[in-house]
Amino acid sequence: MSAPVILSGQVIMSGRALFPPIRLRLEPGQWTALLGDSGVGKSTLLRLIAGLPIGGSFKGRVQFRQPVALMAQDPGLLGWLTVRQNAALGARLRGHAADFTRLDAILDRAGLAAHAAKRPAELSGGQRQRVALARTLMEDRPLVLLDEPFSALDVRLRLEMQDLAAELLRGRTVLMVTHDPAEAARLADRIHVLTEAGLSAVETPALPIPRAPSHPELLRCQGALMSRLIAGTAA
Ligand SMILES: Nc1ncnc2c1ncn2[C@@H]1O[C@H](COP(=O)(O)OP(=O)(O)OP(=O)(O)O)[C@@H](O)[C@H]1O
Repeated sequence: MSAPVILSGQVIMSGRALFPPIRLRLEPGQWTALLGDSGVGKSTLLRLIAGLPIGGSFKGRVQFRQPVALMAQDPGLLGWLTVRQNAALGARLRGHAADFTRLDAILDRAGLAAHAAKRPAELSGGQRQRVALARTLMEDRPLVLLDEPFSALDVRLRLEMQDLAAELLRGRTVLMVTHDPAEAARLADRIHVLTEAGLSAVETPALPIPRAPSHPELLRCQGALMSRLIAGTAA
């Protein structure tokens, strides 16, 4: 089993610390969900773990960083490529042939088979988000960072895409930023809430992932998480 990814330190934006020094530990092979107020610094943490620049400065370090696949909030699709070409972009950028059997199976599962030859401008927001998800699932990386990956999807599709991601990312170390307590309670082995006061953990249900959306244990976790989020820094 590989080592955990550990981010420790704090972020300074425009001369102000977003939060006190934190220690975020991603257990190998597990899903970690990160929730918190808008603007508190969640996407910035993903960028730091991915080794990307941030707008401010970071006083700290990221240990045991691994090859990473990042699905950012912005789908970042290339307008001149088709859905199929966008989903296969990672392999193409690395100069490899994509696994087209896997690609077409993922596009099918993501409900995109009928749109495979379309350009991004011809898609809805939710369809574009699913292309970005398909592209991320095509990457064969041990560490996967997902920034609100299902936020543009309707309830049914959201559950289906959660199931698909849980299945295809099994065994990977995943950090998912989300504003949806139900999503975190359904998918995560570990849940953290980030506020201006720092990072705190919320207990997760002892049930296999993905969890049934209406299971009482999941609803209990969801309720505890909502209370924590509503309390904010007062928690
Ligand atoms: N490039 C940048 N330059 C200056 N400030 C930035 C930059 N990027 C982000 N910030 C600021 O840093 C803070 C954290 O931003 P970040 O995107 O990490 O928040 P977030 O928790 O992911 O928010 P949301 O839930 O709204 O996506 C915000 O106050 C934002 O305005």
